[in-house]
Amino acid sequence: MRADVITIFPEYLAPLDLSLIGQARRRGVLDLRVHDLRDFTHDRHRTVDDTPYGGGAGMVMKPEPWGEALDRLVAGQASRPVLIVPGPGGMPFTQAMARELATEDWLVFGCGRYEGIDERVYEHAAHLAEVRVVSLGDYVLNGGEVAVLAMVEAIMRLVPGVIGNAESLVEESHEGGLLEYPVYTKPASWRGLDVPDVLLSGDHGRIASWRHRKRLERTAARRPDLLHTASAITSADLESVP
Ligand SMILES: COc1cccc(COC(=O)c2cn[nH]c2)c1
Repeated sequence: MRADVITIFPEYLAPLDLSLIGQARRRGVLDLRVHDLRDFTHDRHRTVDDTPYGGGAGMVMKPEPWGEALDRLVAGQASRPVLIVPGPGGMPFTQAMARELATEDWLVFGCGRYEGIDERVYEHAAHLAEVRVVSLGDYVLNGGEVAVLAMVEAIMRLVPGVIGNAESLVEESHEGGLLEYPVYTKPASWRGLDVPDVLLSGDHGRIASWRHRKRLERTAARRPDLLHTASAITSADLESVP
């Protein structure tokens, strides 16, 4: 998997040198490159933004640096990447999207700042890449870098060979559309709180159905919106939760 990140704050992406992602980069499983958008400016102040046409507060990212960055990275290449631009107005980023993006050969992440990127950049980029504006949630960050860190982690941990223990990816939140069940480890009793007996029973059938039940209850309590689309439940399950 190759991934490029275009940003005016390359140092914001330094955490991608750490832990499993960092190891995967050093092992060559992940070819992740960070680019400073200001390297694609030519004025003394390395300007990347300007005032918005039509007035209004704040600044807009100029199209020229983005155009040059995308031309340098993508134009003339044999393959065509998916360009992902995190933004409050994007499509929701979900585990399903992470799984789908983990199968792509090449991702380019564009980190917006200020009030956004000149719209013509998205239009131009559509000739070079599949463009997706993606939202992490209904809130506003100062820029896309934090969102890219989250998306890179969510995607790259699903890329074969990046994370050691593949089966740990199977049972987790949002697999099958349900939230994860509660987990416990030693000691069996802690400050008067005991691990549920079923988990100490060794009866794997009972444990599996207890865990499924807990996922249902937790999803019904915290994310009822997921219940009707979850693939992991039956109509009997739906009847059984409040
Ligand atoms: C594309 O232009 C901009 C402008 C400003 C901030 C950002 C960063 O993204 C978010 O704020 C966000 C992402 N998901 N939820 C919120 C991008």
